[in-house]
Amino acid sequence: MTKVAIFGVGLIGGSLALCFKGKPGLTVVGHSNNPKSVEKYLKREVVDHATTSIEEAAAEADFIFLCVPVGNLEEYLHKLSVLPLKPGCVITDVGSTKASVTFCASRLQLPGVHFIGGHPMAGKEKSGVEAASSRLFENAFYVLTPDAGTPKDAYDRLAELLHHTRAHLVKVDPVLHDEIVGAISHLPHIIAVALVNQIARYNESNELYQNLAAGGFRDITRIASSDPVIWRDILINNREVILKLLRDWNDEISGFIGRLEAEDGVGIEREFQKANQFRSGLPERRKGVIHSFYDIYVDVPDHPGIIAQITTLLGSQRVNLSNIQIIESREDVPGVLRLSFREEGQMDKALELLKKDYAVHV
Ligand SMILES: NC(=O)c1ccc[n+]([C@@H]2O[C@H](COP(=O)([O-])OP(=O)(O)OC[C@H]3O[C@@H](n4cnc5c(N)ncnc54)[C@H](O)[C@@H]3O)[C@@H](O)[C@H]2O)c1
Ligand SMILES: O=C(O)C(=O)C[C@]1(C(=O)O)C=C[C@@H](O)C=C1
Repeated sequence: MTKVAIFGVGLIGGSLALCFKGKPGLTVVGHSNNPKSVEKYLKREVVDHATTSIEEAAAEADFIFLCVPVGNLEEYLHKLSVLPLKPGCVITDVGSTKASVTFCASRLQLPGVHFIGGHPMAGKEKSGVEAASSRLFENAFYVLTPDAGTPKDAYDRLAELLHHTRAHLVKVDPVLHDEIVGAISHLPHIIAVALVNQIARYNESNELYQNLAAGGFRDITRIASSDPVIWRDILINNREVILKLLRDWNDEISGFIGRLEAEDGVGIEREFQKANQFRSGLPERRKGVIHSFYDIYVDVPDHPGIIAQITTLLGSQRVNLSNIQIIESREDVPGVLRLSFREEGQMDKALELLKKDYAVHV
């Protein structure tokens, strides 16, 4: 059995656990300092085993995924560096910054084991294992940061394991990663938060701000609801890069102030045209391009009324089903029902509802 240990089974760690759990030859162990979280991981069946002991989680692990906030990654690397790890073990992380953690790993003595930084470019504004999903990484890019000293075999083994995420792996230098991801992820999170807080201040004197806030405001501010601790750590860690980006952002905003002061309509039009052109050149939203439906499969006994029971249950909880198909139904043989959903959230809700009474597979 290949043992995968996951430290921090939250949104990202939990989603990875769901990608690996139940796959032939893999066993997944979750770690948390908190006994209540350990219970929760087991109850939600996200992992095969769970423990509060770092030693137990790491012992004989073939892969260790560090999925804790960026500010705790180095502490975990230090703790692991003094444990007797399995020779050849690959340690990786999922932190949103890569320069500091790869630098720390390169300075530590990790005899016989290999660190390869990682960062799946997929996420949500929600956190915790409750938000985890086996589909989170599908078609997303997954950055890995091997260096010249990384053995090919260690990289290949990690890449093979990560096939289960259905993400596209891409090798990036850690410092370059932080510059680029600072611009396309960290800066937008700051802008969203600043914008929401500005409007919240106006709203204190007139609730019409909140009431009239429509698509535009919602589109640009979804990520303002992201986890404060996760983002505190990311921003502090990547502060040098972000400070430069914020200065450039100030210049962008000053440009708009200048154009408005000068009533420069041509300039404003030009800015919108430039932005429109760049944005339409972005790759299609990757999630959902290949899978326009989210499917689940339910084993159903062959007796009358079963389909009605399932659709009534989903309907009563306002789960929006977009298609239903009986894949197999023979006398005395359990049938398989394929339920399709347009939205991942609807599929997750259906899974929760149905797994109490039926065997459900994704
Ligand atoms: N949220 C995203 O969209 C996203 C995307 C890609 C990568 N990441 C990175 O993934 C990592 C985890 O983020 P997440 O979104 O899954 O967050 P999360 O809050 O859902 O999960 C964090 C996990 O770490 C544990 N944890 C928190 N503080 C800890 C501490 N002091 N010591 C030990 N464990 C602790 C929590 O119990 C939880 O299991 C972060 O490094 C983040 O930068 C996040
Ligand atoms: O979709 C979201 O909610 C995200 O914030 C995901 C997102 C991003 O900014 O794109 C956030 C942090 C990550 O490290 C990677 C992805």
